[in-house]
Amino acid sequence: MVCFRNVSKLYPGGQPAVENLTLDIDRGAITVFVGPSGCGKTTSLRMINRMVEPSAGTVLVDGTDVARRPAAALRRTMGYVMQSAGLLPHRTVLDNIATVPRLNGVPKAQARRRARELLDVVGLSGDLGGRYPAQLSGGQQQRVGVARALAADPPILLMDEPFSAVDPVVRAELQQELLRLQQDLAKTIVFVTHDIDEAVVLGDKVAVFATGGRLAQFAPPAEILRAPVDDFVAGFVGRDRGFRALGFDSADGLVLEPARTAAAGSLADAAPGGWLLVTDDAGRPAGWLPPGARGHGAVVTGGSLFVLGSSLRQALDSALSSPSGKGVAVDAGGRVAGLVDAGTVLRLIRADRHA
Ligand SMILES: Nc1ncnc2c1ncn2[C@@H]1O[C@H](COP(=O)(O)OP(=O)(O)OP(=O)(O)O)[C@@H](O)[C@H]1O
Repeated sequence: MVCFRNVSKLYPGGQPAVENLTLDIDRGAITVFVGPSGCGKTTSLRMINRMVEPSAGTVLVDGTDVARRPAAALRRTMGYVMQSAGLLPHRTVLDNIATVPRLNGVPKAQARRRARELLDVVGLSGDLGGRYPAQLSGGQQQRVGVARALAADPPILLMDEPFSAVDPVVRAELQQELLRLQQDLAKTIVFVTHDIDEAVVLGDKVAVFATGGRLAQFAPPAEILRAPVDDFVAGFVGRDRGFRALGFDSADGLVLEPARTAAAGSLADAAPGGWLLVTDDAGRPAGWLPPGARGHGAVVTGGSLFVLGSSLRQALDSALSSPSGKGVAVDAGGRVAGLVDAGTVLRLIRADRHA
């Protein structure tokens, strides 16, 4: 879909911003460009829509050299989302979203109707449509930015650090929202970030750029975590990469232990013994009663939950973070499904490695 062929970029009087980049971006997938500041990620992204022209080499979209297509027409086939959302301050949210369809000749009423639908798609209430960008939070502005980029239904979305100006909680929400959207839309997305964790969460494939505009590694995120090609990538990926790589391992083979549970209302009568898992009326975990303790006041909470069907990372984390030493597995409805032992997880990892 998008191919870089021996592409270099040298800005006047500078070091190479991008050096001999050859890369194929898969259709319908999220490709993340990641790397330290100044390594040529934005320059590479902008060569796709001709905001920057290469000094050498070719960028192809669907087999056609982008240099042979008029820049304005090319850009209308690609949504573009940037860090500051880039909304027009004197236009309402709806009119911001409708901008490109209007440029493409879509009648006003129709463009606004579509803009209203898109607000819903990106998880915003329709009431916000009449507001101006300054009347929105940073996270809401970014969602409007995504809606605007989707408005003309372009096959390609270019996203340049779109979530880096918002706080970590909103950022994680926006990431999950993008993944959810992508399941329905299957756009070809090129996403720039300097955050390796964001790259690993979002990318079907991750391109790690090194200083000097050199592509150091291009691979699925699990491979980047497990097998960084050199010291630069290993250093950039950072600590805990072995643990983080477990996020890509299925926990389906994990055998759960049965949980000894007691409903929160019956704690006064609970039989003493080992740790007792306390549940609410719906069977959801509510905390642990330590051995020998009695009554509600003694319940300790904490510990992450392992949702069935998720990864070995979540399974191991639930065990390691649990007050009792046993992680709590829950079904999709949040009800207790069993307990997870760290040793069991490690044995499964070992067995998988030797399989
Ligand atoms: N318009 C320009 N004129 C001259 N040099 C530029 C221009 N734009 C970028 N550069 C230089 O090219 C190099 C790559 O910049 P680029 O913005 O592509 O990097 P980046 O990886 O996206 O960085 P960041 O994460 O900081 O945004 C940098 O050294 C930068 O200073």
